[in-house]
Amino acid sequence: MLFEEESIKMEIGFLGLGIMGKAMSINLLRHGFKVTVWNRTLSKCDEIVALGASVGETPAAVVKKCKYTIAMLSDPSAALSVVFDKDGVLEHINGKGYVDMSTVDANTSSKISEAIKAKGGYFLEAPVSGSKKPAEDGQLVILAAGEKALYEEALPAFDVLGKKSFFLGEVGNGAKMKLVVNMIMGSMMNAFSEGITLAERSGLSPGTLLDVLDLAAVSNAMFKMKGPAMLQNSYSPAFPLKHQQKDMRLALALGDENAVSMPVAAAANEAFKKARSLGLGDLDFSAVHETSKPLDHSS
Ligand SMILES: NC(=O)C1=CN([C@@H]2O[C@H](COP(=O)(O)OP(=O)(O)OC[C@H]3O[C@@H](n4cnc5c(N)ncnc54)[C@H](OP(=O)(O)O)[C@@H]3O)[C@@H](O)[C@H]2O)C=CC1
Ligand SMILES: O=CC(=O)O
Repeated sequence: MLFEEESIKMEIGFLGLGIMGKAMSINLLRHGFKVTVWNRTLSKCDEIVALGASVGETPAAVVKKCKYTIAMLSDPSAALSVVFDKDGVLEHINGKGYVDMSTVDANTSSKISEAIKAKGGYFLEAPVSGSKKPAEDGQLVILAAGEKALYEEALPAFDVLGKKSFFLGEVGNGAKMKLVVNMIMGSMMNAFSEGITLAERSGLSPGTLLDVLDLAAVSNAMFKMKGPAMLQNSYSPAFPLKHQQKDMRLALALGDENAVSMPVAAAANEAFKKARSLGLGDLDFSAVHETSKPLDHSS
């Protein structure tokens, strides 16, 4: 067994302490896991070390120390770099488990899986649905695929990180499921933004619109959570817009591969690209709302 029965004895490596990785690693520590962290900007480890984590100088050092390492990195290029570069995951992966929870495309995940297996390691992709708050509260939805035995052994950690885990079969299926979900989410966010602007410009109260939506068939947690801040033009990042645009791009590529026509997602992607060009990429993805507003020519 790669993992031991008692979480208190499990030594987990964690690579990537951004918005999600920070919340997830803190959650694991709170639940009695021993955690060794690494982040490209090493100073970001300090806060987690103050809570009881150890630090590894490189991804390789973390994997060498831990039977089981989780990664939560920004995009395909980051996920590949941490595995394949010098001092990367591959150097000590023989006999170890690697769980990549970043949102990437199936091709990236497969490349990582093949390299890890070739070195005698075990691989699971496990992207998550749910943002900063669900990560803090251990309420993520985990979309795992790959090595089934590793999935089963990782369940004590997944039980802490999420409210539900799915095992979806072969590597790539977790990535694809995550991209489909985020393609829908990004398209919905654009429809929501346009609706708020349309209500405002046509003389309706946007606050009343939120109340009506909340009671209507289209009611959902995202509108409820993001709507009030959007009315205040407040976009403190929970899910950075640049990552949502990456997910739209990867979902559209999946559509290309499968000859699926996706005009709604393509239009949503254009709006996220526009928002990035306006310098909004590091704000929450709800900042795409700014692109639906008419230009102000008064000054
Ligand atoms: N935020 C959210 O609501 C959700 C995000 N996700 C997905 O989770 C992943 C992480 O998201 P989030 O935490 O929000 O992102 P952040 O931008 O907050 O963090 C990104 C992390 O990736 C690291 N990183 C970036 N490039 C590299 C590189 N080349 N080499 C090594 N490390 C790198 C960053 O390190 P450094 O600190 O040095 O920059 C940082 O630790 C993404 O794939 C995202 O799509 C999934 C569900 C929800
Ligand atoms: O990937 C983002 C999310 O909220 O899920």
